[in-house]
Amino acid sequence: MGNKAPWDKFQETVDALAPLGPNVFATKQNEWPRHRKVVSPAFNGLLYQAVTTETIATYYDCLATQKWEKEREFIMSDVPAITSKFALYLVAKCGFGIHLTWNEEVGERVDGKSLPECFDVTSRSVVFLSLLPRWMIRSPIPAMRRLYEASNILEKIVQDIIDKRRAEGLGDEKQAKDIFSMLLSANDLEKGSAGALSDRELVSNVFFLLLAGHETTGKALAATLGELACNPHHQQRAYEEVMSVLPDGRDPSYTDIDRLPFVQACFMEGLRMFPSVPNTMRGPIEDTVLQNKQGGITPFRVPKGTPVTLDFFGLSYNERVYPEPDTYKPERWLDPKTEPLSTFSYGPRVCIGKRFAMVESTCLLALLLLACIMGENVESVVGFGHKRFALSFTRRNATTR
Ligand code: HEM
Repeated sequence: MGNKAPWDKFQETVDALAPLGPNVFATKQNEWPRHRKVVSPAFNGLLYQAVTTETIATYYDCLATQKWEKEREFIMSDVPAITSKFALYLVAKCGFGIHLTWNEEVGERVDGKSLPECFDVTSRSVVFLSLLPRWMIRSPIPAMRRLYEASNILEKIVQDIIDKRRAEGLGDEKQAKDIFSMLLSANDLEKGSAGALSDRELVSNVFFLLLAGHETTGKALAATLGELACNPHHQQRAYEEVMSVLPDGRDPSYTDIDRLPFVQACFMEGLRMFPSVPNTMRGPIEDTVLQNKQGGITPFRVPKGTPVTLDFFGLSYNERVYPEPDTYKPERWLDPKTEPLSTFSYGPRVCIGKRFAMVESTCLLALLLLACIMGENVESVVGFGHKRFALSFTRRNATTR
């Protein structure tokens, strides 16, 4: 875009993602800086170290619970369901400091419901919570009832955490490892000023982080695993990179993550081909003119307030931006001339969880590549979104290492 006119979100989009009121995503330009200022400090090195540790812990918990740890071969029959649950657990742990066990049967229950169920039901239906009238959500229709109960339990849990942390004193923010604690500490520094967020706004931000960090990462991880299974030569290259960084087969540490550029590239290419967020919308706040950066195309006038869709899907498959867009080519991300990845969006409102997602995904891919060879399953179709597909995993042994 060739001009500097500010662009803003539309009230309708903002309202659809704010069942509990404004948050860092669901705010227009005038309100947004207050939220971003309080949320930003939480996304720091301490958090990313915790993301690495918790990814490893969740990986082993998942393998043990699914009884995959000792199998020479196993089939993951619904890859998107597993990666979605994985991403949910990571946000619950690193976002809220809530520890969930992969085996939901033995985990904590509130009013008969497991916490993962409450997280899952609420995050999938947040738009209904925002747009439907309260009486309809309270109605006895089973799906509505489930949503009403799950969201109430979550809201209560989040408020309890706020109260408990306040009662204990907020503690040393350098020790805090989950987003929520860091967010509370950052907000405390704003106390008494117009920048401080109310409890309601804090809860709304935490709800949104849960939503934003869950399905997005889960979908992109599933797509990446599917593509690696279908492209054994890329899988082998990624495996060799992991072995060069972790020759003794130890678990990765946070400092290893940036030593795995090809594994990162595998994830970015999965995300390019299967964008978790297909598009977003903005409108210019004054009459503006769009022109090609190189100036080749006739400038295009956009009157103030016109809805303009940023089509991440279209951009990802535009061969002028990414040559051979239908081919899975992770190596394109190692070339500094490649246009930046658009699917985390751009500019000041770029995804704040980008590094969170990259660290989690790179760490999980490294663990899987070290342990197994991934293969297509007979009925495997790499699908977008929630489409179910299966993959086979064969443990590496002395000859395949
Ligand atoms: C592969 C994973 C992810 C993708 C593809 C993704 C994509 C995006 C996109 C496209 C936006 C901009 C949306 C818009 O402005 O309309 C966004 C914003 C945002 N994302 Fe992510 N996201 C991912 C993971 C995460 C994670 C893990 C978190 C938090 C733990 C997160 C938190 C946020 C927040 C808070 C915003 C709003 C930022 C602002 O407006 O200031 N995202 N994300």
